[in-house]
Amino acid sequence: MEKKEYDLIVLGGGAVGENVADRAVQGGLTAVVVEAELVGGECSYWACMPSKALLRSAQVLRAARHMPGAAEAITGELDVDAVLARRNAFTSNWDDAGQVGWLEGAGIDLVRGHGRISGTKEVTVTADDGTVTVLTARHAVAVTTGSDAVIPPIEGLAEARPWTSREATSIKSVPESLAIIGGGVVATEMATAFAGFGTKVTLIARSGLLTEMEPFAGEMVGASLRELGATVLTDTKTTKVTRDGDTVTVETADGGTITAGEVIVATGRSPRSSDIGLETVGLTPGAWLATDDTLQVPGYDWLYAVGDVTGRVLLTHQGKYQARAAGDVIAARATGAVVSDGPWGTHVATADHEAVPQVTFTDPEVASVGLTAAAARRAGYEIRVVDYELGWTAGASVHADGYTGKARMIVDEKRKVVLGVTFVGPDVAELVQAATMIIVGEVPLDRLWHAVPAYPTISEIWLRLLETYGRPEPVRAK
Ligand SMILES: Cc1cc2nc3c(=O)[nH]c(=O)nc-3n(C[C@H](O)[C@H](O)[C@H](O)COP(=O)(O)OP(=O)(O)OC[C@H]3O[C@@H](n4cnc5c(N)ncnc54)[C@H](O)[C@@H]3O)c2cc1C
Ligand SMILES: NC(=O)c1ccc[n+]([C@@H]2O[C@H](COP(=O)([O-])OP(=O)(O)OC[C@H]3O[C@@H](n4cnc5c(N)ncnc54)[C@H](O)[C@@H]3O)[C@@H](O)[C@H]2O)c1
Repeated sequence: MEKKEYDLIVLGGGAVGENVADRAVQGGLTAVVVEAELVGGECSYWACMPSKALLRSAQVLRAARHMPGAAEAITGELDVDAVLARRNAFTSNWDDAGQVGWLEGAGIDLVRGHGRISGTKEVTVTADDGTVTVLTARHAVAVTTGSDAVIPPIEGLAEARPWTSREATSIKSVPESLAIIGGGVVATEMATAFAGFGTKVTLIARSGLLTEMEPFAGEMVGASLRELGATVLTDTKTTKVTRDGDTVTVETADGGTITAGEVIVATGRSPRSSDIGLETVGLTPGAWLATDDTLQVPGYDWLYAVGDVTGRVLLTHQGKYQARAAGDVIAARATGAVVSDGPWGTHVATADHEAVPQVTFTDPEVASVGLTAAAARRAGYEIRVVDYELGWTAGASVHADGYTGKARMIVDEKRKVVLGVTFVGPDVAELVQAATMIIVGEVPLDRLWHAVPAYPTISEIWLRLLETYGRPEPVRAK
């Protein structure tokens, strides 16, 4: 058994863990990352990157098919093997040598194996070959173990060997038919990707699609999935799943039966915290690890949790944002530097609460940030909802013939600032950062009139939203 001591132990080497360690090292600490699988985690190998690579080629082809001049030049069909080869390049063929090299370059040590907290400031790592390493932290342990796909207790589902997002994003060939249980981000993105490959897709959602977003997002994505040839069943409860050889049968509460080659279960995530030794320090295994806004676990001045495992926001960019705050505050507290933990300070993840951007890479894309109308009302804001058709901007009409899209802006009527924005339409992903800046910066609406969008870009939507809201009358000086 080997023993080692570091200022910081990071348990889990996904995107979030890497960033916690990096910031702490930049702040003058020593750090080690413990990783059981691949350095880089879910996002690099089984989530964000491979899923976007699977989606992109068919999206480009569809856009070209709708563009006179380009459409005439298309002479063939989607080359699925080429798409899979490009996906393989994005995942480095599931080899983490590049990310290991990055850790080395950043001055971060790596211990491979399954880590478990074994007491205050202590993590015991068991490698695949049984080698045990006991790590002691001088200052902090950060838990960044991520999340797993949930397999809900639907009769027969677990036995039917369903695909989760892991199998779906790492496919080696494309199934002829596919059932997808779920109506959230993974379900709609995977339905779009596989429909693009020509797979016969049936999506089974127990309520609507993308129900956490503005209602028109799920409606537009559902309509477009149907146009892509998918069957979209909403308000449909899955009651039983059976596998017979190469066929999976999904039964629904309304008496329906769907048969397919494979079934994807995309019904949310659970924290990877059931086997990380939480019980040794009085915490509950299997639960989300609650934190304060500096990502510290309340009651434990040495323990931090960051990224998916906290359940705060299950997105890579937001986890990395938390990681920057956590790594910096661990270093600041360890070295006695000034700690800035008030709202929007250096060492807090304030944006997690009401300023989270997200892009769902369906076709149309859904790009949103901040609060929806429903969430703003729930939070007690007095709001005004401003809607505008994206297709009515000159930029959109040049971008694609028949461009269809919607934008919604939620205004806080008391402060006259923007609380939330949702765009649904082709290629709206890049619009969301401007909205994020406006929300985080709390830019007053009357000042926004001076942020002139270039003509003819889709960003002219900002001017149209402001015009729809109305320009405030100048107040006469007394
Ligand atoms: C299909 C899909 C697509 C997605 N697409 C996007 C997207 O486009 N954009 C976006 O922002 N987010 C996306 N997400 C969400 C994103 O993948 C997660 O938010 C992100 O990966 C979380 O990062 P993390 O570092 O917290 O966890 P992870 O990436 O899961 O990393 C945790 C690491 O800890 C390791 N680990 C766990 N337990 C132990 C242990 N006991 N000992 C040692 N190591 C351990 C794991 O092996 C893993 O490497 C997607 C998710 C899915 C499922
Ligand atoms: N582009 C992106 O940013 C992106 C892409 C994929 C995933 N993600 C992240 O990954 C996380 C996981 O995505 P997800 O789609 O699995 O979760 P989700 O929370 O977005 O959606 C879960 C879906 O499953 C349904 N569901 C839950 N329990 C069910 C049950 N017992 N039976 C039937 N349906 C059930 C819900 O109604 C919902 O439609 C999300 O939080 C998301 O933020 C992000």
